[in-house]
Amino acid sequence: MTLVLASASPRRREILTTLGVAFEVRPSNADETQHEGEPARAYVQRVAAAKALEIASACEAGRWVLGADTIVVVDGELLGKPESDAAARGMLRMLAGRWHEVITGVALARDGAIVETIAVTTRVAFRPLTVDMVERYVATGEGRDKAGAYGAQGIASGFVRGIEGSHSNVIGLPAAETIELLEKHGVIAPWPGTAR
Ligand SMILES: Cc1cn([C@H]2C[C@H](O)[C@@H](COP(=O)(O)OP(=O)(O)OP(=O)(O)O)O2)c(=O)[nH]c1=O
Repeated sequence: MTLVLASASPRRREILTTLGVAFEVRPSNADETQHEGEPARAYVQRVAAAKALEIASACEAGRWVLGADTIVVVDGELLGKPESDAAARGMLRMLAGRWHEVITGVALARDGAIVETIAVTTRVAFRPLTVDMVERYVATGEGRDKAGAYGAQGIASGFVRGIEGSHSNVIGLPAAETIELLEKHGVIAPWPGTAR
């Protein structure tokens, strides 16, 4: 039975497709509200699990479902998708000229229950940004549907001076860790030659 990706994110679809994993898409409408004082890694795992569970609960028996959630963290603040251009400007000003963290939670569910959740952290360094650069970038609209108000795979790649950790994690799904999770639970066959 084909894996179900509980996500409307075109990036997650692209990453799984590139990895050669067969899947079908059933986006979830799970609530992404942050709880007061909730640590970032707990938050992304809770939301990823809510997305996977919502879809798994409506699936036929035995279907594997993958959910994910990505957040940007700077100064202890969790930056999700900006609600306005003003919010996007504020986020980009916070990220300019320094390092921040991008954390993605990934959850695997089956038969209405969570099987495992993981969280992967990547560090990203931005070059300094002038007011004009922020203004022009926000006007492109690229960051509107993205955590932290930027897309490291797009125009904002020109802001990224360094990345420590998984690159794919920044754009929505940590490739190696997701493959390991799927292999571990027998959702996909191990890559030929993988030592076990
Ligand atoms: C930081 C960053 C985030 N993103 C994206 C990845 C995620 O799609 C999005 C964060 O929002 P999410 O709520 O994690 O995901 P989503 O709403 O896009 O999709 P769904 O809930 O249906 O799975 O930000 C990039 O594409 N590039 C980046 O550089």
